[in-house]
Amino acid sequence: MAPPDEKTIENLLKKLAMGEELTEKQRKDMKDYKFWKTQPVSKFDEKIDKEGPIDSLKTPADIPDEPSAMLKDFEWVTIDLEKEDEMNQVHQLLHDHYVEDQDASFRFAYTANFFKWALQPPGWKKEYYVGVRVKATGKLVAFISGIPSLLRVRENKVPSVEINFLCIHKKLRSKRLAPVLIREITRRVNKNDVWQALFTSGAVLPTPVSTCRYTHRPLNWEKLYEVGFSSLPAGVSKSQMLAKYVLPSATKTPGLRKMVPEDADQVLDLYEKFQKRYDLVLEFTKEEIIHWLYWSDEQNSLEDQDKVIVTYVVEEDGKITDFFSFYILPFTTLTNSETDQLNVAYLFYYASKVGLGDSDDTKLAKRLNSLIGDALIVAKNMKMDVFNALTSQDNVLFLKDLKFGNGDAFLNFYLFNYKAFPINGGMDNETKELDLVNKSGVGVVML
Ligand SMILES: CCCCCCCCCCCCCC(=O)SCCNC(=O)CCNC(=O)[C@H](O)C(C)(C)COP(=O)(O)OP(=O)(O)OC[C@H]1O[C@@H](n2cnc3c(N)ncnc32)[C@H](O)[C@@H]1OP(=O)(O)O
Repeated sequence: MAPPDEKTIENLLKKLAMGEELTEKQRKDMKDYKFWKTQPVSKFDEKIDKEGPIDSLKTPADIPDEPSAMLKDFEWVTIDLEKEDEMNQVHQLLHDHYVEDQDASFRFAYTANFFKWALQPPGWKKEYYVGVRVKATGKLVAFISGIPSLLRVRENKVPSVEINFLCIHKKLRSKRLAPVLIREITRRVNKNDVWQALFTSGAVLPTPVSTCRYTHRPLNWEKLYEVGFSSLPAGVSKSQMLAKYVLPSATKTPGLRKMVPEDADQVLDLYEKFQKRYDLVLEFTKEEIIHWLYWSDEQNSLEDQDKVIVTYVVEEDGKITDFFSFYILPFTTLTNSETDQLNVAYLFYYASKVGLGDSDDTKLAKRLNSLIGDALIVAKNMKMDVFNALTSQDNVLFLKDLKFGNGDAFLNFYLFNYKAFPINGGMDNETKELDLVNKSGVGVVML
């Protein structure tokens, strides 16, 4: 069986990453952003004198009680994710329409479990799962979601929502439905007296507060090569490539073990201290830390490939000194008649006491190299094929040494109704290479 065209897969991966190559062409003139120019977001090249809300004059009483009119033949719906059939409808919509390759042969292998984890953290609100249905058939054709979060932008705490999973059925594209969905979720959030939001997108909109680059670390190079994700550089043999990416079978950090819920207080304390290194951060409660890093006993007892979130801590004399985590979101490739699953791990949060206080980056770089090196080994032993990471957090300190290769995709971070000075994304905005000097101020990891 011939491997699929490599270009197709490269393009697919960009879409899977929800990132796009950042070119000047993608950036329209401000006047051509017919929707976004009406929204409280910073203009491109706007001189920012002070960080803070853009529009702060409203109260929930100023906000309409009802949604705006929906297109004829369609209706608004609030999705009840507690109901299995409604969860399945969201699952189906995203499965079929979130990634747009022509023949639909490559897809994120989202699971209901992944959505439960991603969309139902402590404090989730039913009204933040907004859908559009065809009146006659009840078919779900559009979705957008929000989860409440407490954001910190530099020294300011900002009650916010994280917006994600905006998706419109392919047949309803380019009909200006996205702005209608965005306005509706804004209305619902505003009704709860929340006025700011964080979101990411590959699309270039006014105006990214930061842009990070995707990087990929092959774990199972042979499989990536077989499905066409990785190519063989000229003059290099397969065995040389295999040797390049070989990993030890056992982790090396003494005291490394799986996180258990009882670790939550110490992990939260370490997370909070470590995230002080960054400017764009999510503040978590203990319940949220358990949700995001451990989630539930059930998911921890699933087969490795069915797990959603994996967290390891390092314990020394009863004290947790470090932790790392990654989430798992596989995708399926339908090549001719065969179905392949690529198991993809995404670096999530980590922290080390080495990074606290006035420790210099040399020590931290060394520690993160062995810690995230162990994360690669854990992931490989769980049969992950590739490990993805952005240039956010302190990742530039270890990406090169651990053989992550630069991807072609970029991810833009946006704040809604909040002006902020730019935040480093761990890459040089001109050359797009890793920025080891300024590193990244982005602590938050968006799914
Ligand atoms: C206080 C609370 C606030 C809460 C809200 C905060 C804001 C949240 C914002 C949402 C965060 C989402 C985070 C994620 O989930 S990012 C993931 C987005 N989803 C996908 O990429 C899945 C596949 N694509 C689709 O389903 C559609 O192509 C989407 C739905 C993306 C656009 O549908 P369609 O292609 O049929 O377009 P249209 O004719 O309806 O509308 C065209 C207008 O929409 C603007 N557009 C296009 N893509 C995006 C995008 N990703 N974010 C924001 N705006 C976007 C575009 O510039 C244009 O406006 P303007 O250029 O004329 O101005």
